[in-house]
Amino acid sequence: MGKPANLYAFESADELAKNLRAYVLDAQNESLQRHDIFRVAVSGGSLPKTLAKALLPAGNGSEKDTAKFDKWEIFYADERAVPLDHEDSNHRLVKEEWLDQIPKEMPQPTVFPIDVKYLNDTQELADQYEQTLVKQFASRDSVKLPMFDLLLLGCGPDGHTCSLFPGHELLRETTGWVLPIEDSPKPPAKRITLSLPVATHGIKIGFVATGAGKKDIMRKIFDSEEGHALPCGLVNDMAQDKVSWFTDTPAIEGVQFPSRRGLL
Ligand SMILES: O=C(O)[C@H](O)[C@@H](O)[C@H](O)[C@H](O)COP(=O)(O)O
Repeated sequence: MGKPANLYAFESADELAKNLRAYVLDAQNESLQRHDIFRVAVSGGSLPKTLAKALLPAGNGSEKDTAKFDKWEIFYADERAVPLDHEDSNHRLVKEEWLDQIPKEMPQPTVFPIDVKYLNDTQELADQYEQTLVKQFASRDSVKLPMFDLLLLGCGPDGHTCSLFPGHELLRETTGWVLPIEDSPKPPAKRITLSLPVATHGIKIGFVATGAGKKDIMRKIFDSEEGHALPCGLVNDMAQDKVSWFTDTPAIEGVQFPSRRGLL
């Protein structure tokens, strides 16, 4: 057995944002050294707003503390099968809450939204997004699984992450990279999602889960047997200490699993 996931808890949204910034920019700097590019997968929910709070401030001007967005390639960990300007679109959310606020004079990231030509065929929508990954991560023949430099994920109150829901057959997928789902228990029903093997293959995986509304599911994920079968628990078990959870005090109330305060 390797080392377990890291669980960090912060007293305030400001503290969380400061630490998340350090974590993301460290991942960025390591990736740029490794291959001069930073490939990130992001989810929807409250995450884009938190990323804006963490990454939009100019920082202290040092090389280490600078977001080099022109080197970023941003993909979606999951996306709803809706137009890009639809209220349910994760791309719209990420753009409006975060990316559109990067000052125009700053270098901009490259973003890979879904191809809306295929909205009526969820399988094709997933296949096309997989092809986007194939192109960006070299050919499928030479790469068994795409390795994101960082995945930034949320955790639903039922323990879902990406659009991988508890007990869903998609959790058994072993080879596909991007999967269609047409019966998401949380609307909208039609979506695409990274598979569990891709979600757990990243170099680093960061979850953000805040607020008292998360405490029951956090206890289940970290302190119960059944938590290991939940999608978030599976990511923890499969990716172990590559996983770091950024939470606040209300979200981990009553959690026994050892958590640490502060990261810097
Ligand atoms: O598509 C979805 O179902 C949501 O985007 C979802 O996956 C979200 O990331 C989590 O429910 C966490 O939500 P919060 O970030 O709001 O806690």
